Amino acid sequence: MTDPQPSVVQVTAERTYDVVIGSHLLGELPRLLGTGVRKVLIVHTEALEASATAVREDLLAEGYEALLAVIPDAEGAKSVDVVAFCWQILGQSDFTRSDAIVSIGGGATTDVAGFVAATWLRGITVVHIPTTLLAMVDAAVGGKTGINTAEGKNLVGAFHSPGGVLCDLAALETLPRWDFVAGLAEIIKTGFIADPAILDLVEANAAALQAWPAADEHLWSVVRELVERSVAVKARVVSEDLKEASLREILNYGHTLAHAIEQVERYSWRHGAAVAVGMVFAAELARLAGRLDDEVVDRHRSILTSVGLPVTYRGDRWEQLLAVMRRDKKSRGDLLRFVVLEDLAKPARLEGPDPTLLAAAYAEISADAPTSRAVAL
Ligand SMILES: NC(=O)c1ccc[n+]([C@@H]2O[C@H](COP(=O)([O-])OP(=O)(O)OC[C@H]3O[C@@H](n4cnc5c(N)ncnc54)[C@H](O)[C@@H]3O)[C@@H](O)[C@H]2O)c1
Ligand SMILES: O=C(O)C(=O)C[C@@H](O)[C@H](O)[C@H](O)COP(=O)(O)O
Ligand SMILES: [Zn+2]
Repeated sequence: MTDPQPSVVQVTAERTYDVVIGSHLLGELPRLLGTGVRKVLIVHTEALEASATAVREDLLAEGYEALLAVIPDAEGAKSVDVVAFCWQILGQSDFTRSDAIVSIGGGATTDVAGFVAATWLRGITVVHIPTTLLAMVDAAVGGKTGINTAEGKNLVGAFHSPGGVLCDLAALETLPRWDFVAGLAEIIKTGFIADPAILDLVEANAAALQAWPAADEHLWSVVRELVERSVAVKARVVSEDLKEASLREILNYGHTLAHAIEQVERYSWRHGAAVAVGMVFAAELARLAGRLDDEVVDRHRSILTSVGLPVTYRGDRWEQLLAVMRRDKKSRGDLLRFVVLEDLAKPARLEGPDPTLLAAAYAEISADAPTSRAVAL
């Protein structure tokens, strides 16, 4: 990958911060940390040890005190025990309100590190360095932080905007193919809810995207454009509605069923794979409610399949999924609420759908045999 000039997307939510997109961006970190920071806790998983060590050395050279906190991989990190572990390090190292956290990793790492930052001394600075496609385009941007409980996904969390986000595309060179493909699900989501040019770009490059890592410069430029477009949408939405009073719910397209699948599968599915199935379910729901044309529903299946994402789920799990979906954060009392589409880039809400409609939509995505969580592997 060549090293073109970084681009910057600004978010204004609680404060104004930069999402910097480019490669080899470590030099930007002190600026994003802001003035007055002396100590930095770098939160990462074992898989990102080399990057975390490089960041630590850079920070030490800049005169910071820098410590490492190694947390479990993937969803295993999003627990209260891991949060308590980080709080203990911060406490024992005398972190004050002028100190900061840096997260390096995928969305699970940025979610938990963001939550630690939101809660330590009621809120300290956090800068995210996302290293998966999904975290670059979604998780690290927008200030939604959270952990899981035994009862469900992301049930505990806080809105806490970062001081900045460094999307270093070079990190994607080592990202396994399946994790890259999982990230495409949130990009495709963004295409459906707000920016259909994203769908055209994915469709035109589907085979090469599915065959990650990138074989040529052209694909890098496609990936960069997909990241820039997705971040621009997320920045616009969260700048208008940080705390999800209304507009921000559109970013939850496909997530009502997706989170239930993740929980039922005990988090053995990647989030992006579950979101892919959840979007087809939401599209079927809208079609059966007479609000979405067949053509757009078909496009969900064709684009997701073209990059190797799943579009079905096992038919024998409906009752279990329905029970979990009732705890979705968009629910109000007994009322289930879904983000649906009325057309491309025309999101709407479907509130309290009839149980027979829900079951009929589920029948449209049901498979007899258990769906593979990783169609693209
Ligand atoms: N807060 C938000 O707005 C938001 C948005 C979307 C998703 N999320 C959350 O993000 C999480 C999913 O994020 P994810 O898909 O990044 O998964 P993840 O964080 O579990 O990372 C996936 C895997 O990739 C590995 N990895 C990360 N970077 C790598 C690299 N550069 N090279 C090699 N391996 C690498 C990790 O070790 C892990 O095994 C879910 O918990 C989801 O709920 C949050
Ligand atoms: O940023 C948001 O808002 C989103 O909903 C983005 C989602 O992709 C993300 O998975 C988010 O964590 C889901 O939030 P939740 O409130 O449904 O837990
Ligand atoms: Zn998501």
